[in-house]
Amino acid sequence: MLTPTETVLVLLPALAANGSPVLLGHRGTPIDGGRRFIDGRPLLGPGKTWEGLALGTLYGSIVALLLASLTCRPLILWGGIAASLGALIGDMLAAFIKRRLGLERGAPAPVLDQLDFYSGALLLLYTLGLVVDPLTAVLLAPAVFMLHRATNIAANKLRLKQVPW
Ligand SMILES: CC(C)=CCC/C(C)=C/CC/C(C)=C/CC/C(C)=C/COC[C@@H](COP(=O)(O)O)OC/C=C(\C)CC/C=C(\C)CC/C=C(\C)CCC=C(C)C
Ligand SMILES: Nc1ccn([C@@H]2O[C@H](COP(=O)(O)OP(=O)(O)OP(=O)(O)O)[C@@H](O)[C@H]2O)c(=O)n1
Ligand SMILES: [Mg+2]
Repeated sequence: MLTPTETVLVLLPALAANGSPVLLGHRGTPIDGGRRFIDGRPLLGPGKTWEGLALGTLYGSIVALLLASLTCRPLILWGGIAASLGALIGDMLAAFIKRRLGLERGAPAPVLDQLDFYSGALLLLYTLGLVVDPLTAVLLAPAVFMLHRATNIAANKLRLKQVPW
C-alpha cells in the first residue's frame, strides 16, 4: 500500500492529465468518430478527442516525471502515468454514461463531472496493484472536487471552456 505522501504524489499527475485537454480549445478528432450507440445517441460525444487523450497523457507524464525525479522514486513515475491514463479513461467513461442518460456534451452532471477522472485514476491504480492510502484518497476527494470547480470556473472565464463545470 502506498504511503499518504506517495498517494498524493501519484494522484497529482491525474489533475494535470484532466486539466490539460481543455487547452486544445474544443478542437480535435472525436474518439468515437461520430459513431452512435444502440440507443441512437453519440457513443462518447465530440468532447472526447484523440488529441485530448494525447495531451493529457503527455502533461500527466511530465508531472509524474518531475515528481519522480524530485523524490527519486520510480514508483511515483509509473504510478503517476497510470493515474493520468486512469483519469482520461474515467473521463471517457463518464462521457459514455452522460450520453446514455441523454445528457448533451457539456451538460452538467454534478459530482460525476468533478470526480470522474479522480475515480478513474484510483480504479486503474488499484487494478494495477498500486493500492493508495484509503484515508488520503477519501480526504483528497472533496479537495479535488473544489479544485475542479474552481479551475472550471476560471477556465470558463478564460474562455477555455464554454461551461463552468
Ligand atoms: C511542467 C511542464 C513541462 C508541463 C506542465 C505540466 C502541468 C503542470 C500541467 C498542468 C495541467 C494544465 C495545463 C492545467 C490547465 C489548468 C486549467 C486552466 C484547467 C482548467 O480546468 C480544466 C478542467 C477540465 O475538467 P473536465 O474536463 O473534467 O471538465 O480540469 C479540471 C482541473 C483540475 C482537476 C486540476 C488542474 C490542475 C492544475 C491546474 C494543477 C496541475 C499541476 C500539477 C499537479 C503540478 C504538480 C507539481 C509539480 C512540481 C510538477
Ligand atoms: N479526452 C478529452 C477530454 C477532454 N477534451 C477537451 O476538454 C474539454 C473539457 O472536457 P470535459 O468537460 O470533460 O468535456 P465536456 O465538453 O464537458 O463533454 P462531456 O459532457 O462529454 O464531459 C472538452 O470539451 C474537450 O474540448 C478533449 O478534447 N479530449
Ligand atoms: Mg465536463
